[in-house]
Parts: sequence; structure tokens; C-alpha cells
Amino acid sequence: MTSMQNTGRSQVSKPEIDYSLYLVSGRELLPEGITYLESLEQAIQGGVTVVQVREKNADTGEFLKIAQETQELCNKYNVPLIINDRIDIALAIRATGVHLGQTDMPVSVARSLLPAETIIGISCNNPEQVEKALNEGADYVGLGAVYGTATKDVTGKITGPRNVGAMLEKLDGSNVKAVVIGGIKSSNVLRTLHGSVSTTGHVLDGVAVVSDIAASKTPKDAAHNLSSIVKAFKHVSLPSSLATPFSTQVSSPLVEHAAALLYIVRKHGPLIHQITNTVVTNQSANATLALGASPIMATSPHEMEDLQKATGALLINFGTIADKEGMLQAGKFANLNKKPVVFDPVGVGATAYRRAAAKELMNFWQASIIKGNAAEIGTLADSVEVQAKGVDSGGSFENPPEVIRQLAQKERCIIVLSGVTDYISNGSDVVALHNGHPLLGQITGSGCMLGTVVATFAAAERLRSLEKEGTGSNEEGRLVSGDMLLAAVGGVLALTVASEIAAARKDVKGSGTFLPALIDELGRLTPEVIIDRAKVELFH
Ligand SMILES: Nc1ncnc2c1ncn2[C@@H]1O[C@H](COP(=O)(O)OP(=O)(O)OP(=O)(O)O)[C@@H](O)[C@H]1O
Ligand SMILES: Cc1ncsc1CCO
Repeated sequence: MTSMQNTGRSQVSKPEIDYSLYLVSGRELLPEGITYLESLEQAIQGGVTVVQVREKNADTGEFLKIAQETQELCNKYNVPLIINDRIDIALAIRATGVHLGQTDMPVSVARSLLPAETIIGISCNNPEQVEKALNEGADYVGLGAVYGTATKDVTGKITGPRNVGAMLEKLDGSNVKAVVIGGIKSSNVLRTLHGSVSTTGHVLDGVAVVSDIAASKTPKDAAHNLSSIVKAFKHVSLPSSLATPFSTQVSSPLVEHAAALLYIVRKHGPLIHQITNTVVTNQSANATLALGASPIMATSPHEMEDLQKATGALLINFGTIADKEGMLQAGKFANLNKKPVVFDPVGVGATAYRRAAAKELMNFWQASIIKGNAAEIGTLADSVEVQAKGVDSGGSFENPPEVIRQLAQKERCIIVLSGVTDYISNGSDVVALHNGHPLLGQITGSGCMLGTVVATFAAAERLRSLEKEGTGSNEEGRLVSGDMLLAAVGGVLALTVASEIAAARKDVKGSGTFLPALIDELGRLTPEVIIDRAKVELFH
């Protein structure tokens, strides 16, 4: 923080702050056996880069004393100090900055009272507040509350990581920095950073943390853990695009790579944990086995921590949603263990409950791949083009590639749109797959089976990537290793090519005999057959 930067907006040199790990004090949370200053010093040694003193109940004398003691320590380590709300205290100790809330003194008034080089930050909950902060001359914004938090009443103000991107976008082209705040912990920090990126590619400058450090008996370790995750994330550019350019030729490198994942499924037989609906549980488990992987259909929240250590990939399909808690916990632990998460929001447009549940789940964990039919994808994309008919789709989009490209950018994951033609996007490229058979539309749960098969290929793609590049370096800073677009392409091709072969069999007389034949053909499928029959098209 010793170097000075020119902000460009005014001609004043301001201290340059590293916002990557921003500690907000929480003296009331300290565990027994450690003082406030001991905890703070250890936290700084662990990697805290900026400190804010927040004292909601202290009187002026006490606040001043705490601020002075904090500053002495911060000075020892050359870490900037920011004072919450109290401009008089900030002035008295010549703090590096002040942090204001929306109901505190306006930024412009604070600016007129403080020395020109003072950093001013403000909490923002929506894009309009960020725009106002920018216009009033704030130096940084604290965005949130991202999650619920015990340290502040944030009722009605929880943004989730999925709403942070729209706030960050307002800062495009400015020098104003941004951190997120509200319930950030080592268990969700990577998922939060990954999810909090604007569609223009604007990423956070850091995260603000209270209880994960303040309530820790080992604040140095807590800070070190957080700091290494934040720093590693910064080196990863997202989203990835297709590494190898390809034409509409059948045997493109994309198809070859995607099809070859079937070898990895058969070689490793990964465990595929599926929380799915009661209609398709059995056929999905059999499809998994036919491919050469192992299914486990477990729903209790109490076993998710253990299961996500062992699983290769997680499928969450809320077709007959009864208990959200297992889904929340499963996704959280899958993210923590860097396992791919495939989300199938079956019938999400059908009821208000499903729409709210989808938002809650997607804010709590980060999906690697979201798969749905036109009605489901339309609901997630806030489109009015396609209407839901229960769990079935009632129509198609005029421009499917554009709908899913935008949704992939917004949701920070791969989108699979199923239908007569299946479309897949990573936010930049779109692949259209023309395989499949109309009988798939005549059995229930073909879309659900597609989710299962895609999850199986996602597990294989992660294994391929770790095997090829080595666990440590490749996983660091990333939620999931591997190219999940390839996994989705492989999964869609496997099911649709198997469906064509099954439908052509003499013993298949209709949808009743088609389903077991489909399971048979998934079992007999080879990468060569997939490559031979694949009909793919790329949209840039
Ligand atoms: N008429 C068709 N021709 C070719 N393929 C089809 C056809 N109908 C469905 N499919 C294939 O079936 C798979 C499932 O897609 P679909 O859009 O039918 O799922 P869904 O509506 O979610 O199904 P469900 O709700 O029954 O699980 C996709 O891979 C798609 O390509
Ligand atoms: C019919 C049905 N109802 C809830 S889930 C499901 C399976 C197909 O999506």
C-alpha cells in the first residue's frame, strides 16, 4: 500500500490498496483465549491485505482507542486501515480510508470533509447504487450481502453471487474497485469469485470477510487459506472457449475428444451421485451402469459431505422436488471438492416454487453445466418466447444459439438446450448437435437421462484433465478441471447416437420396447460409432 497511484478522475495521488483479502473487524465474535489484537496480527500475518474497523456499539472514546491500537498494528505491517462510518475517527487517526453505508453520510459530503487522498468506500446492493457511488466519486464499492450473515441484519438484501456481475458491469472503464461482503468463507470463496463476474468479464478485486477470520481460533491459517484461494483465482481467465477450431466435418477434434471420454468412463467407472426425480430414478441409474460408471441415488443432506469426496460428478434434477436441503448441501460440497455439478431444473417454469428454488440453488452453489428443454432454459433466461407445459416444453426459440450464449455468460457455466436439435454453449461458442430419434420424445425422462449421461461424461472429462496435466497446478484457482463443453458434447452424442441405433432395431416396436433397447445400446456404444454418426455444427 506504500505506492501511490493517480486515480485519473482527479489529480490527487491516492494510496494503492490491494483489496484481495479485506478483513472487517468483528470483536464480538472472538473465540476464548485470543485477544482482538492477537487475532488481528495473526490474520495480517496470514495474508489480510486491508483492515476495516467496524464498531456498531462502541462509544466514541472506545472506538477511538480501538482504531488507534488497530492502526499501530496495521502500520507495523504496512497494511491500510479503513474506518467504518465515523469520519471524525478517520480524521483523528488519519486513517487511509472510510467505509460508508447507504444510510450514512453521502460520499460527496464525506469527500468534502476528508483529505483529498482519503479512500472512500460504500456498500452497494444493486446496480443503481453502484452507478451512484461511481458518480459521487467513491474509490471502491462493497457489494452484497452475497449470502446471509450472522454479523449484520441483511433481510431482503441478499444478492447471491449471480447478481454481483450486473453491479460489476457498472464499473467497466472506471478505476473503482470492488469487493464482495456477506457470509464469505473459505468454503464458498472460490464459488463466489467464479460466480461474481459480469458478462463483460469484469472480476472482483477481492473479498471482505468477518467471521471466518474473527471467529477462528487460528486466524493466521484462516486468512492464509482465504488469501491463497483469492490469489489463485485471479490467474484464471474465464470462460474458456474452444481450444481447437473445427469445421462442420464429422470427424472434428471436438467430436473425437468428446467421444473418447467414453473410454475414460469405462476405464475408471466413476461414481455418479444423482439427486433426481422419482419418475426416472431407476432408468437413470441403469443408464449410468450401461455407460460403465456407478450410480448412487442419495438424497439426505446428512451424507452429502462424505459423498462429494467420493463422487466423480453430481447431478441435481429437481423434477419431483420435495426437499431442497439435500440439493443445497450436495452442490456446496461438490463445489468444495471441485467436482462437476450438472443441474437439470425440470419443469422450472411450471410453478413459482420451482422458480424460487432454482434461484436459491444456483445462488448457493455453482453449476458446471445447466441442461434443460426450451421451456426450462427460457425460464432461466427470463425469456417470454417459450411457454412451459408442466415438465414438457411448448415451443422453440427463434435464435437458440443467442439465448444460450447469453445465459452461459450470465450463469458462468455451460448451457445445454435439448430438443430435436440440441445446442450447447460455453458463452462464446455454440455447438448444434443434430443426432437423436423422435422416440426419445415419446418416453418420459429422456431429458433426465440426458442429464445423467452428461454428468457421467463430466466426471470423465475432469479425470482426463487431471490425468493429463497433474492435479495440483491444473485444479488451482478453478472450480472444476477440464472443458465442460466437451463433456456436454460427449454426453449428448452418447445418448442421441444410442437412441438412433436402438430405434432401428427390429425388436423395437414402440416407446415401450425402445427404453430397454436404449439402455442396451448405451452399453454397446463405442467412441468410434459416436464419431462415425455425429452430426455437429459450430456457430461462432
Ligand atoms: N424428435 C426428436 N428427434 C431427435 N431427438 C430428440 C427428439 N425429441 C427429443 N430428442 C432428444 O431427446 C433428448 C431429451 O430432450 P428433450 O428436449 O425431449 O428433453 P425433456 O423435454 O427434458 O424430456 P423429459 O422431460 O421427458 O425428461 C435430447 O438429447 C434430444 O436431442
Ligand atoms: C413426468 C415427470 N414429472 C416430474 S419429473 C418427470 C420426468 C420427466 O421430466
